[in-house]
Amino acid sequence: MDKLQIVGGKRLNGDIKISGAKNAALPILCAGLLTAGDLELSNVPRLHDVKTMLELLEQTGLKVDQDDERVTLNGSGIDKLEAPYELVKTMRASILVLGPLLARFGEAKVSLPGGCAIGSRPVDQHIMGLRALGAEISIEGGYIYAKCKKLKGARIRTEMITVTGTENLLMAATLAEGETVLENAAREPEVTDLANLLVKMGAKIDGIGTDRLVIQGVAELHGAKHAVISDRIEAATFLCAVAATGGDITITNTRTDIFDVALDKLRELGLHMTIGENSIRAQMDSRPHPVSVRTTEYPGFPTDMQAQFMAVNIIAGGSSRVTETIFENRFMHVQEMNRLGANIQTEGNTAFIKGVDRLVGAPVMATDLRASASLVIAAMAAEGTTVIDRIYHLDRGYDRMEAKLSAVGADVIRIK
Ligand SMILES: CC(=O)N[C@H]1[C@@H](OP(=O)(O)OP(=O)(O)OC[C@H]2O[C@@H](n3ccc(=O)[nH]c3=O)[C@H](O)[C@@H]2O)O[C@H](CO)[C@@H](O)[C@@H]1O
Ligand SMILES: C=C(OP(=O)(O)O)C(=O)O
Repeated sequence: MDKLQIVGGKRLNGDIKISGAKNAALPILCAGLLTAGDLELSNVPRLHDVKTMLELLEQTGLKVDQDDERVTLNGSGIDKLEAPYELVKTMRASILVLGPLLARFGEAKVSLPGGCAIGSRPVDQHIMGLRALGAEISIEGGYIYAKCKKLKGARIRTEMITVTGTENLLMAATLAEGETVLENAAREPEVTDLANLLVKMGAKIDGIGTDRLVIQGVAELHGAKHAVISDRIEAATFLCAVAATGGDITITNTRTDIFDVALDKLRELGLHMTIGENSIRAQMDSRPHPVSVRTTEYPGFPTDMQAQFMAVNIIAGGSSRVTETIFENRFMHVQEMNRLGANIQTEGNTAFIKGVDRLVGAPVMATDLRASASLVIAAMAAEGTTVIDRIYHLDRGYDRMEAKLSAVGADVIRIK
């Protein structure tokens, strides 16, 4: 199992190119199931999750041509309407094949994803919505069996805001008969990116970017070209890294209009930022100020940035609190940070942090994707050497993070 070895105390200097967003690329790849035409995608990040998704799609009969960050999909030969447990268990986003397969072929068998390190993460709202569109769904032997003659438009209001739930139902509704209204829809930029692609494919969607999506079903969708939106979570991770280590970096190939409250919070930490059209220059010369955050759905503070901000707060000059409202168990990084000398106590869904003067490197374990990223940041701010075990979590969602960090002066190596 690969590990990362990090020697802390190095300032970061230079440019980092941000990759395409994992959370946009995964649903967008699934949209390839909706058409017999070619879907030509660019800015697709080189991630383990993308590899898993392409494997999953290929075993349905979808044709995949990949050339680095360009992927072309062709769904004219799909003949296996199934997502097996072996692939789904490694990546929850596999559930996103359910809506498209059902809408286009009237049938799908998809393994239930199960929980993961950050929470139980049920998919009851995906199932509720597809049933409202007329699907017959049963669950047996750990699999969701779904079938329908033709999906029919409906008004659907999910009980909570769900990102992949919105995406699954949106994709399904594009090929349903008549009008579907999705209320309480997720407004994350990655949902918007998927919706924009679907429109290029011939879908009729109103209210993109709002919490009420109105879809007029069409008989079929055609191929399209699309560049995946830049990864705001990856960008914020590097901005947190420089806030923790000090230095002067410029992140490129980024979008600056989709950062919700994160940029304000980074400024509060003391990060000086110069915003360009597709870039952000970030300079940090002082100890970070403590910043409290509370995670909520977009445009609020994202749960996927919570751990990375905590990594900066642990060395800040004062106390802060971090409240997690989306997932019930997303503090697995706390104990590992405390092993590095942080002073964090949790009470329910809030972590109380007292900034410390120094962290000292130690062996730690990555437990999930963003927890891993937060440990990389903490390790870069610590004195001495930290070895992070189980970094396969990191590879799921970050495109060669150690290479990008080494190029700007961090001392990070992968140990095989
Ligand atoms: C591939 C992808 O895009 N992943 C993102 C997506 O995950 P994902 O789409 O799985 O997260 P959701 O938005 O669905 O989850 C939000 C909350 O709703 C609950 N819930 C959701 C669906 C459902 O049917 N029933 C239910 O109870 C979940 O357990 C969670 O507590 O959004 C999360 C919240 O921004 C991000 O952290 C993930 O990075
Ligand atoms: C929780 C995340 O991803 P996933 O939904 O793929 O587990 C994440 O990107 O932080």
